[in-house]
Amino acid sequence: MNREEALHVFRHSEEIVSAAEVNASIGRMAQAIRTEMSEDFPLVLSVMGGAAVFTGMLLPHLDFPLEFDYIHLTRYRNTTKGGSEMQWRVAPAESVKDRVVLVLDDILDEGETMAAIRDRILAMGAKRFLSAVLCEKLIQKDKPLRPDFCGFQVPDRYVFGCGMDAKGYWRNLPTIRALTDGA
Ligand SMILES: O=P(O)(O)OC[C@H]1O[C@H](OP(=O)(O)OP(=O)(O)O)[C@H](O)[C@@H]1O
Ligand code: HPA
Repeated sequence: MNREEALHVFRHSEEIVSAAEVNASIGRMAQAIRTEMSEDFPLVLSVMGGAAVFTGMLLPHLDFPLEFDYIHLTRYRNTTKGGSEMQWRVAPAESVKDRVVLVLDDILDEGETMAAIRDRILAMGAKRFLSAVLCEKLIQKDKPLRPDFCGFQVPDRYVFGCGMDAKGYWRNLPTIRALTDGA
């Protein structure tokens, strides 16, 4: 990884969602989450590292009692194709038992990552599982689950920014961009 490669990736991409649209969608999602679970004292789990930006933007809107923690698993590493092998780096803590659990992630693409998280959390005895993603990718394939809360949908292209990386770069962007040819 190096700076030149990061700039090459950026040059071969285009903005598809503005920072203002990202902010507005997170505000709307927070309202829906509040309506659904503000009485539940949920355990909110952020999926590192992609959900870091989304989590930081959403949590201050969730102005009701909750507990926060994180988990970490990865399937894409720094590539643009998901591998079948899911690697858990930080598994959910035992405290998920009997809790309403809300999992935050940046993107639901094929849904394999969120399905693996759901299965593990329910197997550990959670009372209820819900997911919130900043965006969902519209793809032709059937998905093992759909998100309970979603900021916006993105086309079937490799997207990055707002926590999502392209080849390991640009998680720090306030906008969402999509790779174009030649990246
Ligand atoms: O719906 P899916 O097709 O399973 O893909 C979605 C997952 O892929 C990305 O994670 P990645 O494995 O790239 O790890 P990262 O969060 O460290 O980027 C993203 O953050 C989601 O967790
Ligand atoms: O389009 C994507 N961009 C970034 N990370 C991802 N993880 C799955 N799909 C994507």
